[in-house]
Amino acid sequence: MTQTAATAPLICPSILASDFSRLGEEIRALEAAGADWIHVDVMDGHFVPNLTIGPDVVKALRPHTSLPFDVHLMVAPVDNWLEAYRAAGADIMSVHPESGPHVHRTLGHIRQLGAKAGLVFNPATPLSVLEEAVELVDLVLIMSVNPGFGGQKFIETSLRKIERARAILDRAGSRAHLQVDGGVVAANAGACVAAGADALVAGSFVFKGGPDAYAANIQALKAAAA
Ligand SMILES: O=C(CO)[C@@H](O)[C@H](O)COP(=O)(O)O
Ligand SMILES: [Co+2]
Repeated sequence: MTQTAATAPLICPSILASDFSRLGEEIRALEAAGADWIHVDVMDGHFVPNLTIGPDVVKALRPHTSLPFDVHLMVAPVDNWLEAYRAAGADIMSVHPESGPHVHRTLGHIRQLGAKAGLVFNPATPLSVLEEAVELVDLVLIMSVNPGFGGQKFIETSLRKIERARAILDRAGSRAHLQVDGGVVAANAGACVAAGADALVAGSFVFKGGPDAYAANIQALKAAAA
């Protein structure tokens, strides 16, 4: 098993699981609880069967934290939205290869806008695209559920895919982050990190129990992965 990632993973709570009527407060609570990045799931009702957060909401949330906004764009076509999310305060913008015909150009565009560029792999999307674009990515996101909803069960075969992505990054000498998203809980966080991940997205797990439990939940993920 490859194990070159840092042992203390970045914890990236997905605000999809937050109380949308109190989003600003929720983000402040996550920062106080020790979150590293804020994961923002943008769903367009077309690429995935759900509709969530537009750039105006990201802009409204930006003053509530200094943590990086890690924006997961489940949008197709995505190109025309990049400038708006960047202007709204996105620090990382991650796109799926299926989000447009020219993902190489899209990744370059994200970097031109001054953001970090992420490439996202659905459970059935092969990693061959990463081999062709590895020099353009600052983050690789392995989906461990099919995107569109929070609260789904972790697909166990994702662990082998994390290992294979780690091997591609290491072989290329890439320092890109390797992130996992979907069904991440304390019981599988250690396996994700052992497989090579250095950033964990977690929605349901972080938000369960309400704001008083966020710090313990984040700490449980870190401890499980240590
Ligand atoms: O991108 C997605 C879903 O499409 C994720 O970021 C989920 O929102 C994570 O939620 P949990 O599976 O941790 O509840
Ligand atoms: Co996500």
